[in-house]
Formats: sequence, C-alpha cells, structure tokens
Amino acid sequence: MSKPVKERKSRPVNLDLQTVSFPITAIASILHRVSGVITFVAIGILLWLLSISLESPLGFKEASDLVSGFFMKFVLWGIATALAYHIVGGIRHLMMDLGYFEELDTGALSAKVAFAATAVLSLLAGVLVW
Ligand code: HEM
Repeated sequence: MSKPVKERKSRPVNLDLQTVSFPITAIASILHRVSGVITFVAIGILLWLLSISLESPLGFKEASDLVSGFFMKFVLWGIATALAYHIVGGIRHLMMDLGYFEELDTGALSAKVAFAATAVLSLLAGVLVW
C-alpha cells in the first residue's frame, strides 16, 4: 500500500515550467498546431482583402494600397511562413502516419529538416512579398 501523502516528502509539489525543456519533436508538434490556427485565421484576412478588391476599381486600389504597406506585407509574410511550416510539418505527419520517422532519433531529425525547409521557404516568401 502506498504511504499517506504527508509522508511522501520527496514528491514534486508543482512543476517549474521555466526548468522544463521541451524536446524538438514536441516543439515541432506545438508549432504545427499554432501554424494550423494561424492559417485558419489567415483565410478570413485573405477573403476580406479579396472582397475589397472585387468590390469596385476603387476597392481594388484600396486593397493594393493596403498590401503595399509594411504592416500588411509583414502579415502576408507571416501567413506564408505559417502555411509553409504547416504544409512541411503536415507532410512530416503524413509520412509518420505511413510508418516513417517514428523513432526518437529519426523523429528529431525530421523535425530539424522541417524547420530548415521552413526557414528556406520563409526566406523565399520574404523575397516574394518585398
Ligand atoms: C487552409 C489550410 C489549412 C488549415 C486552416 C489547416 C489547419 C489545421 C489545424 C487547425 C490542424 C489541427 C492541429 C492540431 O490540433 O494539432 C491541422 C492539422 C493537420 N494538418 Fe492542416 N490545415 C491546412 C492545410 C493543410 C495542408 C495543405 C496539409 C498538408 C500537408 C495539412 C496537414 C495537416 C495534418 C497532417 C494535420 C494533423 C496533424 C496531427 O496529426 O497532429 N494541413 N490543420
């Protein structure tokens, strides 16, 4: 029988989140969820821009003025980067579903490859937007 709670002194009482380090596979997984949510929100932003641009010739001018500003360019770059990571991470997930990269070492390696591929795609997205 286990000891009463009072006697289990060595038991950690609470988690110090600042000392918890996540493995790279966990970071890859969390970022995949975050990028999925950003992509979902992005659909609204992009449809809003499309609807303004299709309203009238003046609306088109308004939309093109909007996307030529730094803030909107930054937002578009962020959306493209999130989508790039979501697709790369998604392909990684689908490959794991097929039985590849399921071990700890290969999973960590595929996470690093996904990060590197996203960095390259993000750079290309920056070139495209600016
Ligand atoms: C409009 C485009 C997309 C949106 C808004 C979107 C959004 C999301 C969201 C919110 C999740 C849930 C994440 C979670 O709960 O962990 C998800 C999961 C997933 N997405 Fe996407 N996604 C999109 C496109 C794609 C594309 C193009 C791929 C192809 C590579 C993809 C592959 C996946 C996979 C494989 C999962 C499941 C990951 C898992 O098993 O944890 N998604 N997506």
